[in-house]
This record gives sequence, C-alpha cells and structure tokens, in this order.
Amino acid sequence: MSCADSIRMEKLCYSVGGRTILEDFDFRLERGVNRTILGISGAGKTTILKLLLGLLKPTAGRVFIGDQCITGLPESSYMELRKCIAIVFQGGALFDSMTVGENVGYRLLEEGRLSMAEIERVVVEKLSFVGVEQALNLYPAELSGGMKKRVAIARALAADPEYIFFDEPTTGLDPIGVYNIRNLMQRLQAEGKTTLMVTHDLATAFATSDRFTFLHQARMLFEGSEAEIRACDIAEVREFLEPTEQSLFA
Ligand SMILES: Nc1ncnc2c1ncn2[C@@H]1O[C@H](COP(=O)(O)OP(=O)(O)OP(=O)(O)O)[C@@H](O)[C@H]1O
Repeated sequence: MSCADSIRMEKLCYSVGGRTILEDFDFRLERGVNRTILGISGAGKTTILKLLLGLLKPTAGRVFIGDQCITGLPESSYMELRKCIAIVFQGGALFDSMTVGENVGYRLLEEGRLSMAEIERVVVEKLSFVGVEQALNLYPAELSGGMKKRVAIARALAADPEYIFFDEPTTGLDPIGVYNIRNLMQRLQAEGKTTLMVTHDLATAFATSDRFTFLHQARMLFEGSEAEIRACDIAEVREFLEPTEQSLFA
C-alpha cells in the first residue's frame, strides 16, 4: 500500500448539539513528525482524531489523506484510504466477548488477505512487541488497565499502519504503566511510525512529540516545537502548562 505523506484538514468546521467545536480549522500531520494536540477538557481534541479518521462528518471543510479528499466519499472508498491509520482509543475499546488474540487478529481476519496461520503469527508478534504475549487467550475483563492499553496498541499495529493516533494513552495508569506506553511510542517512532496524540500528560507529550498544537475555543491558538511552546507567552497556553491560583474554578 502506498503511504500518504500527510493527513490534513482544510478550513474545517464542526458543530454538535448547537455548539461550535471547530471553526475554520487548518491542521496538518506530516509523515515522520510526531505531534501532540493539547487543550483543556472538552476543547475538541478527540473530535479532531475522529474527523481525521472519517468517523465524524464535518459541518464544512475537507479532510485529506495524502492527495485524496475523503470528505463525502462513500465508506467503502475512504476505508481503503484510511488503512494507513490506526487509532488506540482511550479505554482500549476491546471487544469483551473476544480473547486478546481474537481482538488483535480481528481486522486481519475481516480483510481476508492472510491465512489463519499467518494471522496467528502476526498476533503473537504484535503481542510480543507490546510485552503481553502471555495474555493471548485471556479475555479483556481479566486484564489490568495497563495491559488493556497495550493490547489495544497491539491491535492497532496488526494492520501495519503508518500513522497511529493515541487518545489519552496514559490516563489512569500508574507510573510504570505510563513509562511502558511512553517507551512503546518511542519504539514505534524509531521504526518509522508517525504518532498523533491527544493527552493531558505533558511529560509523555514532551518525551514523544516533535510538534504541539494547542486548541482553544474552536481555533488553533498555538503550533510549534517544545522549545517554542515552553517559551510561548499566550496567556491560555501559559495557564495550561503552569496553572496558577487564577485558574482555580476558571
Ligand atoms: N454527540 C455529542 N453531542 C453533544 N456534544 C458532544 C457530542 N460529542 C462531543 N460533544 C462535545 O464536544 C466537545 C468536544 O469533545 P471532545 O471529546 O473532542 O473533547 P476533548 O478535548 O477530547 O476533551 P477531553 O480532554 O475531556 O477528552 C465536548 O464539549 C463534548 O461535550
């Protein structure tokens, strides 16, 4: 599969429940440039991931995967284009009725390209990569939160995507769990994968990202490198990075 050199939004607007979440929003994720989207709770960060994946339809504007505009395409067409992207949802979104192995192999089985033996090989390889191969025959209910997240990453990797979206991957984990996820992201990046993360965990964001986007009131308030965001003097960005008493109950 040829790989898109970028995924982007052009002049995108999105409203839901009478509220404008994004307005004239331009955003670009370039291959090889790992990015984190920051912003207060409810700002619309997860919504951006879902719009880029085509899971939500914009009110106006367009989404591109490479040169191809996916907005308005029939599902069968954009599903093919979207194969270069995988997402790890916040809670893992594993199927409770399937074993870990079945969860990881599910998409490959649906595609029908590989034999059962090949799918089993991929499943074991991906579970080993994330360090939970011992959980192959367990059900999600039998796993800790950290193991669930790692299985969700193994599932995302099964189809060999170029871009991996992470929605708050470290939320709810203990420091060792956070370290594991951070380390996994860095290993994926070393293998050439491009990551796009939404998080409130600044330490993980700074450890795994080249560029930062700060979302505020439906617009991009800041875009830049770690050095630039640390030096940024926009009040909302400063307040987010270093909350003060003034932010109490704001
Ligand atoms: N189906 C819906 N109906 C009404 N409002 C919605 C719907 N889906 C999302 N929203 C609202 O859209 C806004 C953006 O949600 P989103 O999950 O993208 O925010 P977020 O920045 O990722 O937040 P958090 O950091 O808390 O995860 C929120 O205010 C949310 O309440």
